[in-house]
Amino acid sequence: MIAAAAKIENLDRSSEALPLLSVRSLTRTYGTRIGCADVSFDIWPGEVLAIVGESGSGKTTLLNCISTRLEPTSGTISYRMRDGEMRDLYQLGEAERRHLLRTDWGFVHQNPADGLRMTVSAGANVGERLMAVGQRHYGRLRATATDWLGRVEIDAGRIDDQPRAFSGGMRQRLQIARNLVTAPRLVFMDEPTGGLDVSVQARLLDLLRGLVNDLGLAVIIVTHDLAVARLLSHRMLVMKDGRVVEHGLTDRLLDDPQAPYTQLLVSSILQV
Ligand SMILES: Nc1ncnc2c1ncn2[C@@H]1O[C@H](COP(=O)(O)OP(=O)(O)OP(=O)(O)O)[C@@H](O)[C@H]1O
Repeated sequence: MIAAAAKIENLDRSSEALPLLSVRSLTRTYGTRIGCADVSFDIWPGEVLAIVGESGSGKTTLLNCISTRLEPTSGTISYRMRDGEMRDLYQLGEAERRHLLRTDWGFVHQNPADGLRMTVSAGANVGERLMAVGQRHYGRLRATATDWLGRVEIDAGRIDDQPRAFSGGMRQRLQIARNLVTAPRLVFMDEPTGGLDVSVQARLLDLLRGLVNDLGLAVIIVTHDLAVARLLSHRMLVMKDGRVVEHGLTDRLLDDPQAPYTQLLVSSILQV
């Protein structure tokens, strides 16, 4: 097990260090139903934040609001752009927002088919993101795609195969390569190991942990699996009925949960 305190050592949380993303009083309702309510947190460069909670607790709603896929009902989300300026995400123009989504951010979906183009080759799936940041040279695109396939443990001989010919685990690894090839600063992950066999999950988690550390990525990962949160994240937000019931360093929170709901969640995994 990796201790969160050790993982967070390299993070610059000094007073001069500024957050990459700040969420304040974020609320999203669906009619009279609460999706998420009054959520506030910051995330720093290179930090992994896990959002955990049972089904219906508001994890997906929160992730979709932060990644500008779903408009909040109220509250603000600010992001530090590459020029250092903190901008309100919902005040960005459409072109700026699309540029962020295609270059500075990644989004790893639970179902790889939602994040891949299933009928173009694996190499093109990776190369396409590079073309979005202006790379055009075919030889270089192919060389980078080959390198990235290797990094996610896909045989270079499969570069011309379409992802529909890949296993679930390979598809997920390809989706990760497609997202990371542009060196994003922030990656959203929605249950990235959900729906995979346990042994495939373990291998993918190991790979993800290595890439996140090597690249110094900031990650916001939604999971209902506390073992995934323990392995990958520095900090955790625990949600229930759309609200944050506990927020803190992962190891502290899992070893000494304070909120009754977190105590219940932790004790339920200890019993299996
Ligand atoms: N499109 C929608 N219309 C109405 N209510 C919605 C909609 N999407 C989500 N909700 C409600 O918002 C609340 C939070 O749902 P959300 O999907 O964010 O939870 P979750 O923690 O991601 O659940 P799961 O782990 O099952 O995906 C739930 O009560 C849900 O019924």
